Amino acid sequence: MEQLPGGRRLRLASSLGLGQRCWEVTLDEERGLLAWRDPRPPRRGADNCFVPTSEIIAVEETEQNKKQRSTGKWQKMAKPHAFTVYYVKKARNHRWRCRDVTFWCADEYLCNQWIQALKELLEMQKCRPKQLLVYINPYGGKRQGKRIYEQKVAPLFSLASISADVVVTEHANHAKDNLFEVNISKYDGVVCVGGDGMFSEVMHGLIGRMQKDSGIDQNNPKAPLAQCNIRIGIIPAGSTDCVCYSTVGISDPVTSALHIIIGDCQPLDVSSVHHNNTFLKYAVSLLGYGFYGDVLKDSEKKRWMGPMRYDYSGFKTFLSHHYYEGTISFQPAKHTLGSPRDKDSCRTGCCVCKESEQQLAEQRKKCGFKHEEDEDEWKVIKGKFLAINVVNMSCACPRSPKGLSPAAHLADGTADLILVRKCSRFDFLRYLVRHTNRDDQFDFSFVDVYRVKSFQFTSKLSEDNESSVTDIGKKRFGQFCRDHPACCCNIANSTWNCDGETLDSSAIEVRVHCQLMKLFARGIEENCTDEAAYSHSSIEQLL
Ligand SMILES: Nc1ncnc2c1ncn2[C@@H]1O[C@H](COP(=O)(O)OP(=O)(O)OP(=O)(O)O)[C@@H](O)[C@H]1O
Repeated sequence: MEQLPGGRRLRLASSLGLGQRCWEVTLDEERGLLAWRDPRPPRRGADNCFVPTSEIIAVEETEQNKKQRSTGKWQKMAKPHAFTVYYVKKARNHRWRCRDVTFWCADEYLCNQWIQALKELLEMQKCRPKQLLVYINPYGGKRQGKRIYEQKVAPLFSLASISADVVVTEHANHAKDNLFEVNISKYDGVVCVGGDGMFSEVMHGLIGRMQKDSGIDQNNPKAPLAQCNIRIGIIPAGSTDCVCYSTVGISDPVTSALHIIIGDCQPLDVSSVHHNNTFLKYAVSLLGYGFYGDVLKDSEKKRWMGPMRYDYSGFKTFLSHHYYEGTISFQPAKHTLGSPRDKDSCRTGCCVCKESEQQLAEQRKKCGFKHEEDEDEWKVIKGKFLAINVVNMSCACPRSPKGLSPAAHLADGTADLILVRKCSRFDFLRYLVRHTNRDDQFDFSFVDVYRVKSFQFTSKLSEDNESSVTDIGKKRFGQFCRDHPACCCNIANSTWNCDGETLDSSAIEVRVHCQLMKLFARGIEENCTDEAAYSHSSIEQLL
């Protein structure tokens, strides 16, 4: 072990071969960095590089014969010894790739010393999973789930010495039911290969299992839920991969696999949805009534169209221009520092999420969970709405990279309630278009947005007494109007779109549970030019 001028410990420093030249290679344990530098006087564009040890995927001894055959570079050396380091290379737009670099030297002992030191450092990363349970939906998205896992993900898991028990689902709810039966303590994480629907299924299985094991009744809307500490990894392979996109910054199976391998952890808020003391569902992305509910309901009938069905149903629903009457009650979130109109978004290591979670924990310590629920004020809004959206995260996707609520936080114990009141078709179109450009989608007189911690909705129809004769008339009328897309009068009820699944009830009660679960992700990183960050001038300070 070498000592650096500042008293810093350097685990190893050697001159090793890389390609056809000798490089100064150092392993700085304290800073957690592996660096390699060309010792010749610095030239512009010289390839000086470093990799955080937390982003090293694996280290392997390299067979010299194999390399000799393929490159012929080592022919001059009688008996070279070599090792290969596989690491995360960050490319543009949050895309990660696995890259490798092979160092060689004549001294076998030195080579082994390097391999051992690097392996010891990897062993010390306790957050990395060793045993995973993987569920693959073979029918999600373009039906590529199995191929994506086998060709892109499994080889990386095996490189990182992760063993996986793989279940290819045979029917809907297979993964969810299975999660209630398996010996979950045996696994360091659960991975789902599919879209948002598949993620939702796995999440329901895990959260449900956790509540069952802790003796918590999910039907009680006020019960504090048991946190789910086993992380979920999402390998995107669906038609909609919004949860993956909003928590990683890209829908890319290799990037997601690498986040799983290095053991990233992103806490996530979850909303519970109840009706009349009956548990309906959990939601992590969108709860949408009106426009997004109607799009989903219509698209369900057109599954045969594949991912195209959302475009078709979206257009059709836009033309129908239905609005819905109802009453919304909500408790504003007072514990959080953020607001939905903030210019800053939730990013890796978000301090708004951290501080909000601490505030909530302190409040609960002081006053107790029940007090907080009962005492906080409720605001009530009645009106006619084209869309009511409650989002726990930005809901970004490739088509709308900033999402439905760009400043929503992943783990601050709140949801953003977006109310789009009755307006003209043209105004609604302007609102929708703003999701795809830089303009503020909340800057309209007919749009209101609130940051809330709980929320209730009752449609006018149920308020007016579900059993009355007039209701039956309205229901019929509603059906009539649904069949006439050009008619923009209000129909009886819309349907709630809960993370891409329909809910049976329009009257719902929603509560946000702060950081109820965890993902193998790190939130969206600030978009720096990562390649630059990993090379050139900054290396000078490190060596
Ligand atoms: N083997 C299976 N057969 C049929 N359905 C399944 C199977 N496995 C999972 N499912 C269900 O398929 C639904 C959709 O899956 P997934 O999200 O992976 O695909 P998707 O194409 O993105 O669908 P969506 O856009 O509706 O979310 C999920 O709700 C899941 O419960």
